[in-house]
Amino acid sequence: MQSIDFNLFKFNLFDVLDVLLVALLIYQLYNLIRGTIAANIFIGLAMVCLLYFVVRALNMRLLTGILGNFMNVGIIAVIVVFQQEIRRFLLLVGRNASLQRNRAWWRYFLGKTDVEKDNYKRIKPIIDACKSMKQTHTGALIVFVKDYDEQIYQNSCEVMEAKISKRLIESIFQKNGPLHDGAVIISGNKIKSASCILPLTDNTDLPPQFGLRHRAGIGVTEANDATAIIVSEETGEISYAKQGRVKMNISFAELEKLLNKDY
Ligand SMILES: Nc1ncnc2c1ncn2[C@@H]1O[C@H](COP(=O)(O)OP(=O)(O)OP(=O)(O)O)[C@@H](O)[C@H]1O
Repeated sequence: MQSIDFNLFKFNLFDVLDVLLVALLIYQLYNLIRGTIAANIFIGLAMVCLLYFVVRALNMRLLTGILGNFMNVGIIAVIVVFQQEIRRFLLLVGRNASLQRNRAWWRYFLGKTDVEKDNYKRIKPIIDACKSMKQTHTGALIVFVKDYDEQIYQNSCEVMEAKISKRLIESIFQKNGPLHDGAVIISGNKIKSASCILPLTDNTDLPPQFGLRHRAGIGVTEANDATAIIVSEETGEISYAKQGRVKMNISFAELEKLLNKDY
């Protein structure tokens, strides 16, 4: 009888750490692609891998050869197909490293409540503008970016560099105003630009009532470290997009919480 190799079951602290880190990585990747079109592509790729191992085990040489060639270029295919998700993942890692440090410092110097109070001052005019646009059914798309990349937004936007105020946001989105089409980009304490044309999401699982405004709001958060508020012209409903996913018909209390966390 064959003996069992008990060396297999020996593991040290670093093995445990290794497994935990891989689990964390997989969880983060899952969070990034959950509910997006990338999740379906991921399942497709996993099925092809599984099929490859099955046909190889069954010694089906022709299929093994074909799928084997596919597997050889697999890593390049994965990078090409998931370039947006990889970009978002790296942004997330980078942002968390710097943001956590910043928050910790600010809390240390100012105290938690002061930081939150200060943030509320920035958020209030935006929430007030949304309340008023909801009532009047004024369509709006407000995007928040952590790092404003001029090159991305310069070509398709009107540069503003203006102080955030309720009346300014409302007047930008006034239906007859020259800047009402497109999105407003906010970064830091400034309205950086208005009338921006953004990339549309190609997610096919969105509600049918979502038109171009919603698709642009979701699209910009797929490829960038950005979040977006969408006010529907048709219904007045407020939606909030982050990482390619959208929360529909949120309340103002919820909006305040989300902005406090993300902006
Ligand atoms: N690529 C884009 N980037 C930014 N804004 C866009 C883009 N495409 C369309 N928009 C904005 O969306 C408006 C059209 O919205 P549409 O009615 O298609 O959207 P919707 O998602 O159905 O929203 P609503 O509920 O407000 O009607 C345009 O007037 C323009 O302001």
